[in-house]
Amino acid sequence: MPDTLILPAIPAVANPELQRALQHKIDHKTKPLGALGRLEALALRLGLIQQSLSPVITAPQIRVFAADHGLARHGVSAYPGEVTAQMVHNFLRGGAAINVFARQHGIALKVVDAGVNAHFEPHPALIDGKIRHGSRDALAEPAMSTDECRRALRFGMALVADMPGNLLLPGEMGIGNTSAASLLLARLGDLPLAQCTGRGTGLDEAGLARKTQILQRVLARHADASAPLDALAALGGLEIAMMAGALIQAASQRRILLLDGFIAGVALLVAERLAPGVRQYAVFAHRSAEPGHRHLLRLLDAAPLLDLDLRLGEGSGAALAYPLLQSACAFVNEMASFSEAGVSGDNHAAP
Ligand SMILES: Cc1cc2ncn([C@H]3O[C@H](COP(=O)(O)O)[C@@H](O)[C@H]3O)c2cc1C
Ligand SMILES: O=C(O)c1cccnc1
Repeated sequence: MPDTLILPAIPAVANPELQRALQHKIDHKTKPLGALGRLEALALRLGLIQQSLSPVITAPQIRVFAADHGLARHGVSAYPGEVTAQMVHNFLRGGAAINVFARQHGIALKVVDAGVNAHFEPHPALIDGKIRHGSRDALAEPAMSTDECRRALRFGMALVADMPGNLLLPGEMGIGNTSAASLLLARLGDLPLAQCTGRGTGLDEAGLARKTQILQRVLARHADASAPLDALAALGGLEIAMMAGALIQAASQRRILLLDGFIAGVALLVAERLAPGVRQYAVFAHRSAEPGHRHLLRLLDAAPLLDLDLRLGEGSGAALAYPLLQSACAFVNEMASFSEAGVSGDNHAAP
């Protein structure tokens, strides 16, 4: 019997009646109409995701998905593959950028070993989801078998199913994963590879040219991998597959997805292609300096909150944008309306 992947249903977000009521609530707050700008659109989206006039964030959760990439042996990154495992140790010791921002904002953080080339001792902040030691070399063969790919997706779903809180901030660590993300964007977005490929951790001009050449060969090698699951398996990223599973499950439970940069965005593209509707649950934290990200954002019709030239990953951009989500909820729930405060001028809003 073929092993089919069963995906949860994604509930609709659109609700014209609630949208009107939320807009009415926002418009009658004591401020000039529309004066909180895009924070108002953010509040509206959070309300629609939660199907509530009073959106709230509870127990936000960062999950950093880590895995190695067979492609890394071809020098597609400015850093060696060993850095993936070394950074996992760094996360567990609390010394990485994402640890710092998570502590700053009181966001829980766990690291998920989706397929790092190393063995880790048990640790309270480490979730063992290792599918295999690193993806295969996609230049030679599919990065994952379809079975491994489905297992990664399923593990990502199971991981989120009983997770506390209503906000997921997915992050990733995997030397070589901008390559996997570029390949997936080119294939699933039907975009020229050169537009989707960038310097990642900091390749120079010659390094970028070599990376683009190698990725072109990988795409040609897997020319027939066009269905989302086939493309994901062939072009890879165990951590991207697991993250896509996590996003699908989280959306099925009406959780808010706060997305970091290029890699997390590509995981969302994969998730949306596998389970249409997931994108409706996404808030885009920032515009990454990785050039493919702007094409991805256009494809997803997404306007990111911040534009800070970040190109880190780990979920760092999502953690930085988190206070804006708190503020969006706070103004909807706590600001006085014109009538409550006895301020005149409410006639500017629609009745
Ligand atoms: C020390 C260090 C910490 C990182 N944290 C995230 N990344 C980021 O860089 C990697 C992707 O870039 P590329 O495709 O060029 O390898 C991923 O691990 C990503 O999370 C890091 C990279 C390094 C070197
Ligand atoms: O935007 C990202 O997610 C990104 C960019 C460069 C390197 N790692 C991650």
